[in-house]
Amino acid sequence: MITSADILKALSTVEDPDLKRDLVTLNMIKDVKVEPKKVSFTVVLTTPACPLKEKIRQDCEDAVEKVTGPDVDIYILMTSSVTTLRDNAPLLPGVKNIIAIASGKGGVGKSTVTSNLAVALAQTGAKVGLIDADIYGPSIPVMFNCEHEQPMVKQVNGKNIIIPIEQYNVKLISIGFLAPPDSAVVWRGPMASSALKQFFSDADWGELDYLLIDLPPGTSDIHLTMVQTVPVTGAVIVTTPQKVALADANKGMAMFKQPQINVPILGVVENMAYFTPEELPDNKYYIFGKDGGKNLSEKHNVPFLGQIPLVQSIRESGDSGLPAAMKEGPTAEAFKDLAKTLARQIAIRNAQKPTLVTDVK
Ligand SMILES: Nc1ncnc2c1ncn2[C@@H]1O[C@H](COP(=O)(O)OP(=O)(O)OP(=O)(O)O)[C@@H](O)[C@H]1O
Repeated sequence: MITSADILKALSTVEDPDLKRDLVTLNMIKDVKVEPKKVSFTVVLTTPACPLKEKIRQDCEDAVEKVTGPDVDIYILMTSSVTTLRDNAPLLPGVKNIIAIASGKGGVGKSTVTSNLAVALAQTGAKVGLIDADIYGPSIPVMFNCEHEQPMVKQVNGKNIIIPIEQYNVKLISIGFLAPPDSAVVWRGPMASSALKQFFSDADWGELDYLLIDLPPGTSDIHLTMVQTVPVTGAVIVTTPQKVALADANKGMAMFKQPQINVPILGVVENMAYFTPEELPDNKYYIFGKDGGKNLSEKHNVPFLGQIPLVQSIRESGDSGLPAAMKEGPTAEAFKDLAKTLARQIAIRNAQKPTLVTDVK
């Protein structure tokens, strides 16, 4: 007679190819049921759009069939729960992963990449939040077509709590909401830092799989405030391929490695990697140089997350407030692939620490 223990033993031979450990050790197998002529169980993947889903399912079926033989039906339910390392976070207890999006230079497309990553992650079924902390040019409200909106405030135990605006299934708060769009507010370091702290402590984020933070370009007080206020899962570096941008991206990466910051780098995104005319997508013109971001990631031995081409429609989508990832075609696909690769790197990162938590309540 086959038991649940036999099934778990069989599944402990199946490895998650990314996380390099077996599914039972990773706590990914739930609800094992053994009935006459039927075995069922659930596999809880670590990202909603796991590219290895089909392979893992097949490996599970093969492993279990070796124990049961061919006459037993095997039912496998594939679900997902984004992992976290934060089992004891006093601020933002419902937020599983905080991801900083940074660049060395301004204008390399950091906000464009952040907004598209946010909607592409949300499209996979993940719960996503976005804080626009770019004091020099808070462009997220325009990119999400909500620049004239104001987040509501509610009172909880006598405290004012900001309710993030929700657009395209992303909850967002921007430092731009604190000043009228046409005003020339000069954010002093302490003012900006206290605004960011408020976005963490006095906002109703609820449960999120990923909270993205669009940082100002370069290095600033904001970066320090962020790491001193919340545990950051990792940073994504956005760069364009030319030498002057790479030199600054290099500095940005060095900053995250400093002992007082110490945030792991999840990878590099190469934006404006090549120019492509919309009507001739196979024509690629490397106007800013080729593979600069890729080479940078190799130099620092961090993952390369992907290339985004320079395409007119990406700029138009940003200006019109409907991120390119929400449309169809190769440009949207590039952002969707980027989001999947990032989610995968976050899962890999989380699996490297022993205290993996699969659910936060
Ligand atoms: N891949 C791309 N193709 C076409 N246009 C792009 C692309 N990436 C960004 N842009 C455009 O370049 C401009 C600058 O982008 P964005 O505001 O995202 O940069 P940034 O790095 O966030 O700037 P900063 O942080 O200095 O405010 C925007 O008009 C945006 O639409």
